[in-house]
Amino acid sequence: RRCNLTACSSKYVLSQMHPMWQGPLAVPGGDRQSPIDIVVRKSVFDSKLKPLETEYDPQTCQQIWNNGYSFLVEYDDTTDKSTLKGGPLQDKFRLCQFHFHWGESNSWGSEHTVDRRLFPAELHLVHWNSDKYSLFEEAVMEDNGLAVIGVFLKVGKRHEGLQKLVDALPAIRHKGSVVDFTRFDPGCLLPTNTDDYWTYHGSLTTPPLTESVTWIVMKQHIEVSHDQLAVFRSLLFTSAEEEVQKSMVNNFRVQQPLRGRTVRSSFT
Ligand SMILES: CCc1c(F)c(F)c(S(N)(=O)=O)c(F)c1F
Ligand SMILES: [Zn+2]
Repeated sequence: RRCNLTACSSKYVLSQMHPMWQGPLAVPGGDRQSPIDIVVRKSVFDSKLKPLETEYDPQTCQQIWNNGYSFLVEYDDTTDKSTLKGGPLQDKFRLCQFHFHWGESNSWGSEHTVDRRLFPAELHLVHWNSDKYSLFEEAVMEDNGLAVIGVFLKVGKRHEGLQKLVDALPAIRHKGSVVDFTRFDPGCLLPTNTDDYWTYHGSLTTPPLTESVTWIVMKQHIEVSHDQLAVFRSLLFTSAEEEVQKSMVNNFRVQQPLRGRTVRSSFT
């Protein structure tokens, strides 16, 4: 089903939501939507941008589950044990989950692009502002509520740290499946260089698409093997009860208009 385009006022922008997501057609405000294409030569170097400071405690890792459009690894965010600060951020942010977006082939799958270059997949580490809010649900509604680190994945050598996660996927093939998943350090999924990144103000890329995200997109990608990525594609959008099983692929949103925003870079 294609999203039927309706006339929209300047206040609303139609988001070309992927047909599978029954999310809202138009998003209130809609002038800072994500993902975007990062045009490198139009990004502006900002010397005030600091290095990222991540402190992740593997003991806060709790479970891995299939929510019907990606798989999420969830962390205990009731204390400041796994945190992100520095970079473009003024406050301290708590890690609540990470997940991925990927394609049906290695030719596409990422949400952000760099000079229109697509990657086969993209990792998102989702954090919320625990200096200003007490729950993720509160923070997700506020301008400076969330900070998401985006890391591009390329197909190459096998990622040893990712394998523990890949091995858990067959147990959560269907929508709604949850299994315990502990002692996983998400820091092992970050590239070696976390000083070089682009940052801009955007939104969730899935419903409710709220415009509450400070995006931090890493310049350096990580490598995973073809076989590891193939296991992502063995997941299903559908629950065990549904007759027709649909493989979980192409769970990305299309790039959104920049609407005059500036993308800053922490490097020249
Ligand atoms: C509502 C939970 C949630 C997501 F499902 C999600 F996909 C993203 S995303 N792709 O923008 O990183 C979030 F930031 C997020 F907070
Ligand atoms: Zn995401």
